[in-house]
Amino acid sequence: MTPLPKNGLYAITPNIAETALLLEKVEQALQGGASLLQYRDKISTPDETLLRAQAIHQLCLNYNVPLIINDNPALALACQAEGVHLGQSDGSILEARQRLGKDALIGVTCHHHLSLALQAQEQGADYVAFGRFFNSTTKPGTPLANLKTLQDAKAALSIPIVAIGGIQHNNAKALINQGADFIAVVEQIFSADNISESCQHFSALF
Ligand SMILES: Cc1ncc(COP(=O)(O)OP(=O)(O)O)c(N)n1
Ligand SMILES: Cc1nc(C(=O)O)sc1CCOP(=O)(O)O
Ligand SMILES: [Mg+2]
Repeated sequence: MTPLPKNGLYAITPNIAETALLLEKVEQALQGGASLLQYRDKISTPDETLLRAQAIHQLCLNYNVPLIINDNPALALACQAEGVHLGQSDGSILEARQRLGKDALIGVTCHHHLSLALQAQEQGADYVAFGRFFNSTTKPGTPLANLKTLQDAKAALSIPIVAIGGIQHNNAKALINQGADFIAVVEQIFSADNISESCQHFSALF
């Protein structure tokens, strides 16, 4: 099991129909220094998703980067990923922990609610995610978080904090300064002409 790094860039995959292209882009993100990778895929069939998750996990192993599977503890188990990310409607931490074991990394979406984060920490989450901080084309319309959310979270929590939603090179530093241990990014990484370079810019902020 690859352990959770202390901080850094958390790259999250976009919906990409072609598997070879997805894998190519993931490898470029890993080459660029992403320190955590989430496989998030809202378009593929279960069979495709398993094959993709296995291939992405092999790439992550090559770069010593933990793989987190979005939404689906069963898939995380099947591809031997390091962990799973759970939204508020994606099942309980307890159930995921029972399925994946004590060493698995479990992350939880908390929107802008410190109370949800405290509860997640109490229930054994390994990180909590707050967002969205800015407009996001990947997932528009989710509740807005702000810098105060991060400040309050930093003071109250002992587990790592992830910031997500519309994060770009020019707005990420403020989130890190206010307490984000990881910045989670889809669009500005995976739509970049040069994915590795985009990741390097983010990673240099830590
Ligand atoms: C790191 C991180 N933070 C938040 C989310 C969003 O999770 P969720 O609310 O379950 O929404 P979907 O991603 O499933 O659409 C995330 N995936 N990763
Ligand atoms: C998957 C996801 N969850 C969010 C939340 O607010 O919980 S925002 C988001 C999308 C992040 O992608 P981008 O970097 O392209 O904005
Ligand atoms: Mg989800």
